[in-house]
Amino acid sequence: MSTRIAFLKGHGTENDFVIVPDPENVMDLPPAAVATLCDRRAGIGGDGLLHVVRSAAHPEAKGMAADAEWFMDYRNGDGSIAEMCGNGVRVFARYLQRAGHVTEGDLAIATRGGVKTVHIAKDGDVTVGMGKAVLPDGDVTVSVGERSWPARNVNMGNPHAVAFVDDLAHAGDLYSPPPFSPTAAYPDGVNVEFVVDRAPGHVAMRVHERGAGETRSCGTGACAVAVAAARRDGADPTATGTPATYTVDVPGGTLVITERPDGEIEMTGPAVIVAEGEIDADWLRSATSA
Ligand SMILES: N[C@@H](CCC[C@H](N)C(=O)O)C(=O)O
Repeated sequence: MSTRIAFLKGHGTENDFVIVPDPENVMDLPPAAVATLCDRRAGIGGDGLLHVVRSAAHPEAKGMAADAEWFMDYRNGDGSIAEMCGNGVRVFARYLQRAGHVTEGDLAIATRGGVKTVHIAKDGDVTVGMGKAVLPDGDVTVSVGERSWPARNVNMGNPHAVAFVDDLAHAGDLYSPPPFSPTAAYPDGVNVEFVVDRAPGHVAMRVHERGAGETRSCGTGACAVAVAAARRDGADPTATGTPATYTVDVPGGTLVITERPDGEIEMTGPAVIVAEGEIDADWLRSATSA
């Protein structure tokens, strides 16, 4: 009888994740294993993987263990590592609640982007304090086919290029990463958001995620979009003392983003666990070594 590995599947506005609880960090999860698990035909399927580890048991998170018991070891669907995942951290919190590790209310979760404060509300929505956006200087251009757009460079712990477009269809099929220039702006690649206005304080976006392709939502992307939209609209909460709130429609639902006068950004939306089961360790080993 081969060993079984417990997993769950969850999503936040249809940004979906394979969740692998491994509190003591004993699992070997090389990039090929992550890519196999996230494969939608040969594996379980997901935009990314949430490796659930106690901070004290992970070399990258030991230093945060006093502030946050749990570390979100986030991986993109292609097996690459990313600094932060906004929807992922909300789904991670939902998993901790379901597993009985935490209850409703506030908790802290360690990520590669630092410790994030999460609030699990009675109504089911999960809010995460995403930290402050960094807006590096310099013009960026993204293109799809013959069209190109100026884009705002926004760093939410991970890199984003936000382009305001006339029509979300102009982003095309997004089967491959949209080219950007200058390439030096994003030495490690970038997540690209295409945005249209819906109403004052209300936008809609599509996203091509680094390491995953087009996804139906991206939390850090939605925050980057809200900040870029606010600056475009002449709103800077840190200068005016007035918070800026944007409703951001994504193909998989809606996220609400508020930038506070201290620059801190909060994101609220649903986070759902849809299934749980067991992975055959022999299958994973052979699929990964094939
Ligand atoms: N879907 C995520 C972002 C995941 C990481 C991203 N693909 C990257 O490589 O930076 C989110 O909800 O923020």
